[in-house]
Amino acid sequence: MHELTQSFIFEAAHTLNRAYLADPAAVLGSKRIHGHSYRALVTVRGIADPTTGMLLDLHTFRQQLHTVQSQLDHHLLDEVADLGPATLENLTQYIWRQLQPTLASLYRVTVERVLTGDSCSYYGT
Ligand SMILES: Nc1nc2c(c(=O)[nH]1)N=C([C@H](O)[C@H](O)COP(=O)(O)OP(=O)(O)OP(=O)(O)O)CN2
Ligand SMILES: [Zn+2]
Repeated sequence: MHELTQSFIFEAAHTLNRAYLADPAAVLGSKRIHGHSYRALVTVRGIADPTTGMLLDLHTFRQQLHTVQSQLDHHLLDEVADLGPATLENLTQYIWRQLQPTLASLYRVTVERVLTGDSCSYYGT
């Protein structure tokens, strides 16, 4: 069994309404429009074709990721349809929904906030 992963970067802004936290500044900060640098890692899983030696051609894989990247990069995520609050959790599920119809062997979507070290993974269920 192989896992093949490709990643892409996107820079985007959002707001987030958070339940009251111990730190009111964090609540206020998230309500204001602010940005993050994100990295998405998409993994497909399966058995490589013995003839081609490939699970999926990387060019094809990258083309499909580019489509999703263009829906998120330099966007105000609050305006992205079908996303909901732009949490890491929702971003992983959004990317999964965009890719699943054409990536039969989709296994995992991870979204990281590069600078803060936060990361979330989604496995489709
Ligand atoms: N489970 C989640 N919690 C939070 C998310 C998320 O995606 N999933 N996102 C946020 C906000 O996007 C926030 O901008 C990032 O949180 P954080 O790095 O904690 O920043 P704070 O505003 O809390 O201030 P720091 O001083 O940097 O901690 C919040 N929660
Ligand atoms: Zn944020």
